[in-house]
Amino acid sequence: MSATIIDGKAAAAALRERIRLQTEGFVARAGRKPGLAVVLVGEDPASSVYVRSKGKATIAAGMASFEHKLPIDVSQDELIALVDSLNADEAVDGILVQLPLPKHIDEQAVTTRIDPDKDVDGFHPVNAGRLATGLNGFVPCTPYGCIMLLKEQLGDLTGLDAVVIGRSNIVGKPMAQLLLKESCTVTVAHSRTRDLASVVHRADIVVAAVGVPHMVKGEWIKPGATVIDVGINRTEDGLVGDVDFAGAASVAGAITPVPGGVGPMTIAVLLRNTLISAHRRAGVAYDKDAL
Ligand SMILES: Nc1nc2c(c(=O)[nH]1)N[C@@H](CN(C=O)c1ccc(C(=O)N[C@@H](CCC(=O)O)C(=O)O)cc1)CN2
Repeated sequence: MSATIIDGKAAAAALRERIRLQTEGFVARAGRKPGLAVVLVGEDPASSVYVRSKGKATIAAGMASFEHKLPIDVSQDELIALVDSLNADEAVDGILVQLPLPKHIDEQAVTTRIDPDKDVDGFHPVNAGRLATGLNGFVPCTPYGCIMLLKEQLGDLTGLDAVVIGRSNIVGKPMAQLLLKESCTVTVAHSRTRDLASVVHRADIVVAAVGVPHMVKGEWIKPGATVIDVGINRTEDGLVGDVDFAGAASVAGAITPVPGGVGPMTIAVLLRNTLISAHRRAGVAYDKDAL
């Protein structure tokens, strides 16, 4: 194994500490805590763990956490009524509805109901549009976490060839936009891409977000490339990513592990977005460079 293993846990802990310090400053100036409301529908074990972790991290950062747990059979109208009340609640700076939602609820109807200026997940079409056009909005947490790890590892990304595998609205597309913003040459590959191996082999940066265990093979990776594995797949062998880690680590320059890579950044960036929202809503300036 020759690659540097990118430590997402350490990067997330460092970001959370910077957030905690800026939160102290916000509380002193605004006279209130930034508030994050998280909505969980049902009792999916993984979602329950993530929501619990978000609540703990919010409180540890010095923010107010509002948890709303709804039964699995809650109606879409009831869920939307809760979102409306959170939109109107002055103590709430950020709203997040944990995904996935049960099949009888239309995810888009719910995420588009969230006030775009409280949409700390960055899933609302208004925020997707802001990202695509270079306006200030909220950027989805996982892709932003990937960019932070890449910049920490590589510094300036200008001119690098980047391949994003996956075209979802919540990871693949925003990831491609963020890489473009960093002046990378970006290719978005997907299930219909021809000769994926050779597309990946050209890339200085590979971001895998397909949800298929070990799909990206070590021999596809260009020697020295940086590999970011967004996959979190629960298999008989435990939690694995979308990349064949052992194979890729023997040729890559740097690679994120699963677990302990991108995952921990997701919650840290959620706190970052909440803190930014609180500053914007209170009209208080913040230190962009520390976040
Ligand atoms: N509304 C949202 N729903 C979901 C999001 C999201 O960003 N917003 N992302 C995922 C789940 N997620 C946060 O919600 C999340 C996933 C993974 C991790 C993480 O730290 N993973 C660890 C492994 C933990 C484990 O054992 O499962 C790691 O990779 O090291 C944090 C948050 C879907 N839903």
